[in-house]
Amino acid sequence: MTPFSIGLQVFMEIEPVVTSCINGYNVCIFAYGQTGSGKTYTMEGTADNPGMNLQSLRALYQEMEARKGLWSYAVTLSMVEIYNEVIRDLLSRDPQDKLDIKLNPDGSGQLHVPGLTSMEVKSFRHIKKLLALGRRNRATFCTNMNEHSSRSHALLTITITGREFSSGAITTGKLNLVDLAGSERVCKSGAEGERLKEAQNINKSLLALGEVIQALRAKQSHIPFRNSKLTYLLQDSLGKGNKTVMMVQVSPLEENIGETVCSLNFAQRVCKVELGPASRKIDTATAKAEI
Ligand SMILES: Nc1ncnc2c1ncn2[C@@H]1O[C@H](COP(=O)(O)OP(=O)(O)OP(=O)(O)O)[C@@H](O)[C@H]1O
Repeated sequence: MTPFSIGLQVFMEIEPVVTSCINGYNVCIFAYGQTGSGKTYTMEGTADNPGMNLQSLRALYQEMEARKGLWSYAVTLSMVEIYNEVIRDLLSRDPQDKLDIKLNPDGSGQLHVPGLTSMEVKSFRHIKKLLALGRRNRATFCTNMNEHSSRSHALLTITITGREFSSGAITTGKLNLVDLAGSERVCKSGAEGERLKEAQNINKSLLALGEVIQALRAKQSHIPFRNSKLTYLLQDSLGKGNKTVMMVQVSPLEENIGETVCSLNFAQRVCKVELGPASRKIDTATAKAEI
């Protein structure tokens, strides 16, 4: 079996969830695991073995193409990284700019990130260029900040707005593809100074993610999304009514058995979360008004 077919096989498991965002669902796919276990490899892949990001985008474009005569679609894409609890725009001319999360002033109750670059994407080829720009910006920043790129969370967000020609109905779906920073045991890695601060921030945000999962699992009325930038940013895709898939990467090395058990325990807790029926974001009011 070629590596490509392994990647494709993994993708086929999640493809129906991914493509459902065309129908107006919010979807979140995230890679979780200890440092060096293969999260970036899974999400980004390589030129010969494309990861979940590219496979997802290819599947989305194929599906939209198949519906060409019935629906029209607008696709926008944004890319951010969260490093030491600071959000950075990877598609900006100046990726060093810090961004924040605010309530949308349109009164919808939705969150938004003022100043975040959101690129309208015309084709799959255009997407490949944008992903390359995002990777480049991440790499540049990584060099400036002493090679920390794998110590940040990377979020690729695709928003798809569809309009059905016959009814005028409008759907809005969002796909978040998340490459989490790796968890690490500070005592084992011996991190100090800046590395220690990074590790503490990563562990803090992964802990916040765990707390959100725990609250969702227990069906608590208050879900602590605001405890970290990561969970706050993913609020509209992680909670009730959305579709979430976690992919866990584990190390094959015996010396990492402790971390592997931790990751698998976390996965077991995530498996028990019931988000309830997914809710479709479809606006038929426009359609009725036009009839
Ligand atoms: N399935 C795989 N096949 C071949 N190589 C792999 C595989 N998974 C990971 N690797 C290689 O292992 C190394 C570490 O992988 P990767 O950078 O994806 O880990 P990570 O979990 O993202 O780490 P970090 O948390 O530090 O960002 C890379 O060189 C990657 O190419």
